[in-house]
Amino acid sequence: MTLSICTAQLNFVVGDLPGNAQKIIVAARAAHAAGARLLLTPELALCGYSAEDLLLRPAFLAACEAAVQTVARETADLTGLVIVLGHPQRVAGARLCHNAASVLRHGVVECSYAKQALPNYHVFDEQRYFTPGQAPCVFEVEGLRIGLLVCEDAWQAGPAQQAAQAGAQLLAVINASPFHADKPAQREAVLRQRVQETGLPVVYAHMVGGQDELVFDGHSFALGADGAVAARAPGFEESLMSVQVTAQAGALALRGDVQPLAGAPEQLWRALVLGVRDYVGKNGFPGVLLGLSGGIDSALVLAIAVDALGASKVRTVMMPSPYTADISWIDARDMAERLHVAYEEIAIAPQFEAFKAALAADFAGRAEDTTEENLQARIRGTLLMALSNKFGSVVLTTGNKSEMATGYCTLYGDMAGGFAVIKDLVKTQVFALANWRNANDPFGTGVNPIPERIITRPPSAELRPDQKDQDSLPPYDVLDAIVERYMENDESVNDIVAAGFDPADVERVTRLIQINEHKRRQAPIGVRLTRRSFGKDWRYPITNKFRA
Ligand SMILES: Nc1ncnc2c1ncn2[C@@H]1O[C@H](COP(=O)(O)OP(=O)(O)OC[C@H]2O[C@@H]([n+]3cccc(C(=O)O)c3)[C@H](O)[C@@H]2O)[C@@H](O)[C@H]1O
Ligand SMILES: Nc1ncnc2c1ncn2[C@@H]1O[C@H](COP(=O)(O)OP(=O)(O)OP(=O)(O)O)[C@@H](O)[C@H]1O
Ligand SMILES: NC(=O)CC[C@H](N)C(=O)O
Repeated sequence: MTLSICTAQLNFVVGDLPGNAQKIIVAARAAHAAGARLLLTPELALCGYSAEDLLLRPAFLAACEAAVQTVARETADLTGLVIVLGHPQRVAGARLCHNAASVLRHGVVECSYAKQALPNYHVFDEQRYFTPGQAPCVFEVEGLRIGLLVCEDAWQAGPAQQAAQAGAQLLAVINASPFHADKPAQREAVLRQRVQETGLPVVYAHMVGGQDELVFDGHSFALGADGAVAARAPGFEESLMSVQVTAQAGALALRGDVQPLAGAPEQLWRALVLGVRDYVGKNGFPGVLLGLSGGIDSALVLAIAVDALGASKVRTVMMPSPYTADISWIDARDMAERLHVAYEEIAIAPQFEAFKAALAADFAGRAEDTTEENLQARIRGTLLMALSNKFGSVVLTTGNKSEMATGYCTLYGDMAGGFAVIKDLVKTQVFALANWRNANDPFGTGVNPIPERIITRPPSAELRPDQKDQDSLPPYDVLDAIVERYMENDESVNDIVAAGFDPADVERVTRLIQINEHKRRQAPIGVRLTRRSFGKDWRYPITNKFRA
């Protein structure tokens, strides 16, 4: 006996029930034509992940149920094909629904499994939306007994063992497992534990695509009963992965194409590109625009944007002030030429002088300080937002995680915009990725998009004469290490000092992180790349007297 299983690694749009249903129907037809007998869609494929508070709206749940019937009806003619469909399912008499996986055969819902383990940590809020199931679900395809699990179920031992005890011979897991660095390898390691505990092979179906701050990276896979990878789909793109399951001498053998996992920088790059492409595309923007300063942050964001959208959808604006160095102009122009993007210059000195004149009486007798620096950043923000309003393109902001952590950014200035592309990359990673991208060309837009001097010159906000970031902040390698320890690993000030950092640096950086929560609440969202980003997985009070 050989059974062909297909995983529908597809890019769904949250809330687009007709579009998602159609995608699943098209995939089912393709899988059937290729001989598959089981099609696994990802977790909540029908409504997208995560639909958040849409899941609390009765009209949304009713529309999801109607879409389940559409998929069933439109695939009823695919004789011999069983479809596992991820969708929210209303529960009679309850306020919350199930996170369900339904088995569709011959146009009807044969049975449904309700996810038992509802994650409520990091970016997940599933206990706000779902009521858990209690029972396993095992169904047969061509004589093979398949046990269903939904994502977090497989991160614990219980549900897989329950399915095994209910007679499953193979575990089918449907997932929405957001990307962060090293997550693809981590998933395979977690699922390998389930294989070792139960002795059952696994087919893991995952989604792909960007949804607000989350990126789903694909990389669907299958593990044999020995725990070895038997099939792996590519990352960051749609793919119908096929797994052949053969019964041999009482055991099941799994076979398929095994795509390699890319290295860490390439995964980050592809996540950033997919995050930008889907945010822009799914929200219907004609393109993007950004302020190009001749510095490293805007350079990296520009390179990501061009890989994501193509040069024709990217517009750059250099807005020099009296403090802008000549090399900033030269490098900004050079980069725009290398990438063939629209480039223009709008000087901000006249507006700066006009603002200062308007405030002159109020400010009489006071020295210039960050007030005047922020005015320049706000003039740039105003110009970019005016261009956005007139032409419809969304403004990409360029702040990195080190800056978002320490508040080294101006409210309504360089923070003004719609999508903060690199907000989860610390500055040292910004440099590392810039070097990586100069040496690699994953999307065929050319190597060396970033002029070398942009990478090698000391970072400066250029908001006053001879300003350097390191005048106000500790060196970036120190700053980033403290940010990662405090923010991503929950280490205390004492822990970090005990690890060998200068107490004054630790005190300063952690204090900046604490007092700048108000800025982060007003910042645009951006792609999540780490185990903890300044987004859904960082929920701190603004008004807060606790310090440690
Ligand atoms: N708890 C709270 N809740 C609500 N609002 C609060 C607040 N605390 C302060 N504020 C408000 O925030 C204001 C201060 O914030 P803001 O106006 O942004 O200004 P501020 O943080 O004082 O200055 C901006 C800093 O970012 C640096 N910067 C700017 C631009 C680009 C770059 C770069 O290199 O990328 C660096 C600049 O050198 C300066 O150190 C206060 O005047 C107050 O109105
Ligand atoms: N002269 C400029 N022309 C256009 N945009 C600018 C200019 N200066 C700053 N910006 C915008 O404001 C953002 C913050 O700039 P700033 O130079 O203050 O800090 P940065 O974090 O070092 O960024 P970068 O490395 O891109 O310069 C820039 O990334 C850019 O988008
Ligand atoms: N949707 C889920 O249940 C995801 C939870 C899981 N631990 C993951 O990130 O892969």
